[in-house]
Amino acid sequence: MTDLDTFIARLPKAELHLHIEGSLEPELMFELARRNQVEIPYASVEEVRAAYAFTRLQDFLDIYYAGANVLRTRRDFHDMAMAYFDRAARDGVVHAELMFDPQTHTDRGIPFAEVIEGLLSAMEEARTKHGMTSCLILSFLRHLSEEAAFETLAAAEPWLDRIAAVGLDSSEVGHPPIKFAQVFAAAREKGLKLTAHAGEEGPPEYVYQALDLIDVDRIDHGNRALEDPVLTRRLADSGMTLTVCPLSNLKLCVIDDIVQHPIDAMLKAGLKATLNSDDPAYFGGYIADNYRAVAEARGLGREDLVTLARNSFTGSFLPEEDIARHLAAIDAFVAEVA
Ligand SMILES: Nc1ncnc2[nH]cnc12
Ligand SMILES: [Zn+2]
Repeated sequence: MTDLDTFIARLPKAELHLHIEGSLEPELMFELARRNQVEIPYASVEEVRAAYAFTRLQDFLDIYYAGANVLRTRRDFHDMAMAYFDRAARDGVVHAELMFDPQTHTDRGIPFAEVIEGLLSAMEEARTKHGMTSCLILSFLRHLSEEAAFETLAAAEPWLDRIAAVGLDSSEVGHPPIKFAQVFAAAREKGLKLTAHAGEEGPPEYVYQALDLIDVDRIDHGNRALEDPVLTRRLADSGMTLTVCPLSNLKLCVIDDIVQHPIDAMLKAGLKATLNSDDPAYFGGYIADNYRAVAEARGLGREDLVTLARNSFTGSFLPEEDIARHLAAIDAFVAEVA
């Protein structure tokens, strides 16, 4: 381990943009396929990994939804989430906000209860095993209808006190935030926080819609907001958190090379950027790999990394007193290594 690796692993951080289905590693995919007697179109773990060559978001989504087909029981969801928590704990994650896609499972006949109860039991275990807190973000699939999103929100009703927020993911282009304005308003009425993927592949206009028509609390990705200086200024002035995912951006060809990643431009523009792994099993790295990738490629100093970690707490859905406690832990860590 280099000094930088140790610094990053020990820096307390929150992960705010993580699709739990995107943490399903090929080894576990095979194990669950065997356990559930589900056919998968790959002969080996190596063959699965070789299939993870994407040129755009949709290439990835097709494989990601196919991979999720091995998830059948609450035990499967528990095991997948626990594998993520164990891995994230090694990267210094002390709080994780997990997105999950109920429609990917309920549309295959898996009851909502199986999905969420498996995740909740792993969250409980992560708290006792690692002292890691976590919360859930129910994400609507934007390639489906708003009516289907309303049905999903209704299915979540018995667990609403254990869901922090709703999100919007899947194929962005052609499915702008306005399509979901009413279901987001209904979620807000129920006391949920709101976040949406915007400006990953979609244009700055989709980021405006997420702000103006949905009134989001966070923007997931937001890269393409940088194309619009007025929007960039607005995001910076309002302190809007962006959950940025560098290795995802590279794998999905949002950027051609990691040396082109705009994370330092975002910080210079005053944007409240955070670093996250998105779908770590598919994009070649967990959160510490994302910190290291941009630190090396963009020459970020330790102060920048600390700023990004601080942003991960101030941009989280945690209560103020917990945020203050985590910021104090960062201060203590910085003082110790100074
Ligand atoms: N990066 C991403 N963009 C949109 N939808 C997703 N679902 C899982 N990962 C996603
Ligand atoms: Zn995402």
